[in-house]
Amino acid sequence: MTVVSRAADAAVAVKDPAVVLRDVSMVYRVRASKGRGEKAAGKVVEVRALNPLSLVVSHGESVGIVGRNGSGKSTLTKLIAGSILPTSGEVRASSTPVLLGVNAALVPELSGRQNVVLGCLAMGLDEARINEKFDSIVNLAGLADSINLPMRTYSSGMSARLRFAIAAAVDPEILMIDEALNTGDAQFRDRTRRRMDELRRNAGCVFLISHSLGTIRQMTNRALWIDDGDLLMDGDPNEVTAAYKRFTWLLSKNRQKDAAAHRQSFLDRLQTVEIVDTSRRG
Ligand SMILES: Nc1ncnc2c1ncn2[C@@H]1O[C@H](COP(=O)(O)OP(=O)(O)OP(=O)(O)O)[C@@H](O)[C@H]1O
Repeated sequence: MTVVSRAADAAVAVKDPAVVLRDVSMVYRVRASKGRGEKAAGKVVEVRALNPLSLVVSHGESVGIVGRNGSGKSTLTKLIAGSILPTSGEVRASSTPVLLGVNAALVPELSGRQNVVLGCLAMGLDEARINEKFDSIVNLAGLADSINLPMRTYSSGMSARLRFAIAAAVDPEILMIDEALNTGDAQFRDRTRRRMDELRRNAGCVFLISHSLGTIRQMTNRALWIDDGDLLMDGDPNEVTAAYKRFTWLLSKNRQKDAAAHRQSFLDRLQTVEIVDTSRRG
């Protein structure tokens, strides 16, 4: 697929993109729970999580996603991963993305070793490949000493490291990481960055959601700032994290008006992108 992304007058052709979102939006529909005297109880309430956005991500890119709680970051990654369907628009990916979240299912009662095998099987590796990859997974996770202990004895950082190491082992073309790296120590972050660079060099692409702006700056080469369902910025991680940091600082100082003006200035600056899939034309 060749995609042409048009911002204003400039047309940029992206050959063989990894992920394309065209006018994608998400509105959750939830039934409000019954509470005494509440008018909305039992009614279906709409939660607008993501306003329409278009985005093209190429192979070899590592994209950080920042934003306040509830801004729509997880919704965006779930849409890309295909675990939820958009209310409108279209999501296309060059292969099935591997979504690595803090809640990725591993079994607490089983040992780290057994969880490595289970996790790898779940991601489609056969026994021979698991044996081949086993040592590198344990080394990447830095868990050689505790790999035979039940996972319930692991700290949250140790579990997060194991989840990352398992997900990265399948050489996913598109890897999506939701917060999992924040609990890692400096050594782990170093190994993680090397592994993410390897994945990118092998023409994979990585999405990383993190509340740690340092992690975003260190680990990504493009960043998105999402706020209240709006994409506000898409660009250099240093610039994006600086703008976001200023926004949260203004909010923390109760300078709501300045924060709103700061937010609006980025919304105004963002160009509308039109995405055209030229391979679909006759
Ligand atoms: N399954 C769901 N049903 C209803 N509303 C949802 C659901 N998931 C998310 N939302 C709502 O959508 C909005 C965006 O949520 P989302 O989880 O994408 O934000 P986030 O930026 O990932 O937040 P956080 O940083 O807290 O993880 C929020 O208002 C949230 O309450």
